[in-house]
Amino acid sequence: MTAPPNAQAAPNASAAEPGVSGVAVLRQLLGRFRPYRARCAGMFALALVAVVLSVMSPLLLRRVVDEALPERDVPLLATLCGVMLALSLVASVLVVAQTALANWVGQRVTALLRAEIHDRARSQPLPFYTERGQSEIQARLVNDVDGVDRFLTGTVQRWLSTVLSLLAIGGAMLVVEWRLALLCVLMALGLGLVNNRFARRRRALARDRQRLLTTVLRHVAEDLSLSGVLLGRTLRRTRWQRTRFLDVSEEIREVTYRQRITGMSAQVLIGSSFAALPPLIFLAAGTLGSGVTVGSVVVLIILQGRLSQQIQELLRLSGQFQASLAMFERVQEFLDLPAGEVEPTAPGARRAGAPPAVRLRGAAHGYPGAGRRALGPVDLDFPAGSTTVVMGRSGSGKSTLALLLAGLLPPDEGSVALDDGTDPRAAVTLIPQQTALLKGTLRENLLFARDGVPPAALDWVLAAVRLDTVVARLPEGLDTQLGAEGLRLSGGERQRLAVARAMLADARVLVADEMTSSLDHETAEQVTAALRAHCRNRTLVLVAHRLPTMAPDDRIVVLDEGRVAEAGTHLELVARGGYARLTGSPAPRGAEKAVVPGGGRG
Ligand SMILES: Nc1ncnc2c1ncn2[C@@H]1O[C@H](COP(=O)(O)OP(=O)(O)OP(=O)(O)O)[C@@H](O)[C@H]1O
Repeated sequence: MTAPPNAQAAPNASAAEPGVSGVAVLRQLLGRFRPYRARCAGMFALALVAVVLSVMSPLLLRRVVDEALPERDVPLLATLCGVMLALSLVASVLVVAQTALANWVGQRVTALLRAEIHDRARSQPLPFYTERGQSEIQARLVNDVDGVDRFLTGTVQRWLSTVLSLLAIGGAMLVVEWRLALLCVLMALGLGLVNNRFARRRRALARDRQRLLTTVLRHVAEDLSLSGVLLGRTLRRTRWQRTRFLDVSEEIREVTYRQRITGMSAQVLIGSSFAALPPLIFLAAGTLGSGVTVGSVVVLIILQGRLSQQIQELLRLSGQFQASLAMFERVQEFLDLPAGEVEPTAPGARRAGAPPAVRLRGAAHGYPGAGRRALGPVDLDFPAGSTTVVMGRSGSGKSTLALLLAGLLPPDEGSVALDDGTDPRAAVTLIPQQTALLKGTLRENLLFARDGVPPAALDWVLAAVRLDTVVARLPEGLDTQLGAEGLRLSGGERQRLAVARAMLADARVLVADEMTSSLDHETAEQVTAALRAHCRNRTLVLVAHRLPTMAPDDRIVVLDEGRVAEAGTHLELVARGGYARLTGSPAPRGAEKAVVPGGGRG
């Protein structure tokens, strides 16, 4: 089977030890329990009492076998049996209480962890999302946190009970017959060391498995989305999509198989070693001389059986523990990301007030790993209340400029500032090239713009972008569900929805990046005119490939390979001559009269 490039991610790539050690990861995890110290202590106490009670029964059994039964002492027998029953009942109640407490604490720690990862993932600079991709973030936030949750609420609790049980059983065995107990404990220690080797291997395999599951998520998101299905079918590459999915699926099968076999080998090795203990106990009891009663032998066999069970449980848990640790390492990697502020805290700054001018001084931006800078350095002025059309060939840096203007990308050097000192992120709304829509109704998508939109404003905006006729046709009007990513709407309708939503956001500066690329000429002109009317007292920047109908005062910036090739008002540029060659735009009447110096630096 041909392995497509994406499926060839080396299976051992992440088998290498990650940067953070297991102990450090565990310490960070345990640190999260600090606020719940008292409840954790309560959980520990409950577990301890439950374990002590559970080993008392076999000790009572020795008296049943050695005294009550041979001497036919019915009152003693009834008392011992009654106490044994009561002990097991109380131990069960304590286990339930302990589980409730563990989940109470564990769920709080997990919820906090989930919120922190969400905050970190949300506040990263834009290149983070290009590099990581949606599925990677999804896998960390959902699958890995879920793994940590299972660890916190299940594995830790069972591990605690098991370790305490081992200590209690060991103690009880020492009370019954110390020499035989020592034999069992030494054997348990040896087997623990063997298990450690298996556990390390299982942790590496668990890490590999998580990485592969993330890849599967990515493939599913790419290939089984509407755009992925269209891409695969139209280019007749569905078999390729299937192949790369199966390749990763095979890798998962292999890694899971190895993970389970490693775990099972350790369990079988230890299980069979313990099977050898009863004959050894009988032999020792027969050869150690006096002091070993039949009751002691029976109790030792029972305790040894329990010891074996607990050690095997510990083994199973150590496998889960290693898998959880691998997940926590992945979660920690996200928690270690620098925290950033994505939204200024003054929401009022977005609306009201005079339109600001936007100034770029020596502003430049290069994407990580790209050869040349996508933009700049450039000096540009967008005067208060002006309309500027940004043009240029594909790849000339228009979208990069739009992102800088909206404060969504920081300039690597130079500055992007509003003349009134407002943070661009508080005053600028961007209509990006790709329209993002929520799974919900048309109304919900529009009102996402801001809280408290008056119904009249909603109606005005819908009519302005010619969406009113679309709404009238929809079965449930504004309350029609748009489906995932709003795919029930046409591309042009989605674009108009994005424009309407940005208008409702009521920002003082609006930057529209090719907002009419999917619209016919007439509708595009109507939508642009509506946006201009809306922006009469705002600063507007239109990124466009086609020159819209221009007003004499409209400004134009022509970009070429990230530099400003031309800048000025429409009339100035037409008068200078070179601009018509770049845009194919005819000179409007009277152009030759207006010549004003432009403001660009290439
Ligand atoms: N996330 C990114 N990582 C690396 N390079 C990028 C990234 N985004 C854009 N670029 C590169 O930066 C340059 C400018 O891209 P930009 O999207 O700003 O151009 P544009 O003028 O808007 O193009 P178009 O008209 O095709 O939308 C291009 O060479 C592009 O390949």
